[in-house]
Amino acid sequence: MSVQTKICGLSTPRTLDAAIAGGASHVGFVFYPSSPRNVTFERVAELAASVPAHVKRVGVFVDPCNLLVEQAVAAGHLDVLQLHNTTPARAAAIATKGLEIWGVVAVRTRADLDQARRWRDVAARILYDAKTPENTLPGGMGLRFDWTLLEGFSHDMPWALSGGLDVENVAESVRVTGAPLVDISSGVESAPGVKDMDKIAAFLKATSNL
Ligand SMILES: O=C(O)c1ccccc1NCC(=O)[C@H](O)[C@H](O)COP(=O)(O)O
Repeated sequence: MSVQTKICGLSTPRTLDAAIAGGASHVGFVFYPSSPRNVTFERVAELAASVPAHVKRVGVFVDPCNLLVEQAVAAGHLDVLQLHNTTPARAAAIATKGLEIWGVVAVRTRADLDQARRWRDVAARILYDAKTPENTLPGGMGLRFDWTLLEGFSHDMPWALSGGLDVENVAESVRVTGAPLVDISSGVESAPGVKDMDKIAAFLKATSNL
């Protein structure tokens, strides 16, 4: 089976269209005001309306309150909640019927991978992302972790790989880790928060061959 791809941090119709046309399986919208990729409810409603049913809409949150989740789900017709800096217990409390939860495990060392087990009863998928420095965004920083930590790792639930991926390194990342789904944000940008349609197309072409 080919590798699925999530293009994250989309905020304009043209770049969203590039992701869909290129074959993305998932598109991500960030609901976090400190992010250069943050989208308003009005903007996500406009974007979500042009996403076909076979492409899943992922809302990206950082330890969100119930109201933010409710409003984002309603505006963006979200299929998936991707939860950064959120405990599994909190995720269980905000889980909305019918929505997939992705638990984010921030990785720097082998010991960090043990966090995945805590998500077993709550999440449909684990997203392994690079651990970012304190007082920075918890994602979308273009940082990668040591992929060999996942080499031969026994996954007991669906998962995805994220952090510092780009058109040059994605094939190697999949070769090393065996990732079934890859997630990218800054690697398809020309500046923080500015998605580049050509880079999106090139990345999706690269993943379509894996
Ligand atoms: O992208 C953001 O600005 C962001 C802000 C706060 C929490 C998460 C965020 N992004 C999460 C993602 O899903 C990114 O795709 C992932 O971290 C990979 O980013 P990158 O290393 O830039 O490809």
